[in-house]
Amino acid sequence: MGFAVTIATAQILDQLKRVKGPELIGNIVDLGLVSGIVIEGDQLSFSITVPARLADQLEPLRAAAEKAALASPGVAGAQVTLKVDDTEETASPPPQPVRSAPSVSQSEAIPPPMQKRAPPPTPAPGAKAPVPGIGAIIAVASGKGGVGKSTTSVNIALALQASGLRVGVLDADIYGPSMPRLLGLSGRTQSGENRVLIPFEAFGLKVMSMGFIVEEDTATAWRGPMVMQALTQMLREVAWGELDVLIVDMPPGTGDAQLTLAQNAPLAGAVIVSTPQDLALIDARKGLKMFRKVDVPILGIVENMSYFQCPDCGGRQSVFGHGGARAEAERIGAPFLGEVPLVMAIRATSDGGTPIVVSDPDSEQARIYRDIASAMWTRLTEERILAGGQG
Ligand SMILES: Nc1ncnc2c1ncn2[C@@H]1O[C@H](COP(=O)(O)OP(=O)(O)OP(=O)(O)O)[C@@H](O)[C@H]1O
Repeated sequence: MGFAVTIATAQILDQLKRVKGPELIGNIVDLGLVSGIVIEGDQLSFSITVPARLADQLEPLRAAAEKAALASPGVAGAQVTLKVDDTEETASPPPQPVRSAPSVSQSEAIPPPMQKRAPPPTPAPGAKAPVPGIGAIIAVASGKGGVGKSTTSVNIALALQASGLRVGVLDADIYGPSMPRLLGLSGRTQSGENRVLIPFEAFGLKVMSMGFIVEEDTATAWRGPMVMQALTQMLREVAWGELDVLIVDMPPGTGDAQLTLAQNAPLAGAVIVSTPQDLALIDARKGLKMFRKVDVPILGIVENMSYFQCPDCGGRQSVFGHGGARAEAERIGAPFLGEVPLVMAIRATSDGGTPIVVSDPDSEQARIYRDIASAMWTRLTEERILAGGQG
């Protein structure tokens, strides 16, 4: 028995080495944080010692350790507890007050930029370098146009912002920028010191869009290298200040421009928006493949226009079929982040420049966007904790 347990423990520790430490340095095993391993049959329990000041933010770490433990051969159940280390020096900052959106981490909880993942096929030199001051860059993409990618991007951004994070939005849709309309902004961007562009601000978000740089239609004749140059400038030569997260509203589709962008921006993850129709889902699958090819983690799939909600009776109708994106997410092992109904209020508020998360924060739809943002953020945190786990 003793021999068998020793082998099992070694395998478990091997799995747990994939889990990064609370401050994303080293792993929980080598840092000596795992203790009290008990194996009873196929059930496992152990503790992870964590600093008191971070204790209330480390549920994703606990969950990641549980997931890793369950991947060990023969383990059917795992109970992992966080043990608070009270011996930590008192100079540490006190715990931050809890703000809204329960499982969305607070700005102070944002881990430092993710360790570099395996390099994509041919990134431009220096292209993947982190953008100073920005904690995480997340792409919101769709396989085809018109599925509500921009509407989803802006409402997710506002939901993250409402949870206390510092958020920016980069409208990377060179040919059809939507952010000026969605956020009720107009005008041209100004250059500050060293020709750095000054972002616009709306509802507390920092915003940059091609719509602030050139006249509509000017960019339509642009080809690959010019588009990439403009996008690089909008990403790196903007006075973003300190941001916890930058949401990039990608151009629709999965062509060369999208691939180059996915390959040439230091993305921490991608969210795919799809409607439930088969055709949209086929295109969404192409989007998923594209990000996987360049090693950008998929944070999840959102089904937009999932069902029609009757404004009078509240009844639901599945106009385009329903649940296809969830099934697709399950099929490929990507998280499913949520379903957004087809609701007149979403269209009207977006087109009116006051997205629903800010214009009607108590609505059911605003709650849905907050839940999606929260699930996405939790997934990002887990992804960072497990990052580099294969190596
Ligand atoms: N859940 C929804 N309910 C009602 N209308 C919606 C919903 N989502 C998006 N829309 C509307 O659908 C239209 C297209 O949405 P949006 O511009 O966000 O799509 P997109 O995928 O970004 O499009 P493009 O490919 O042009 O960039 C807009 O008029 C928007 O207001």
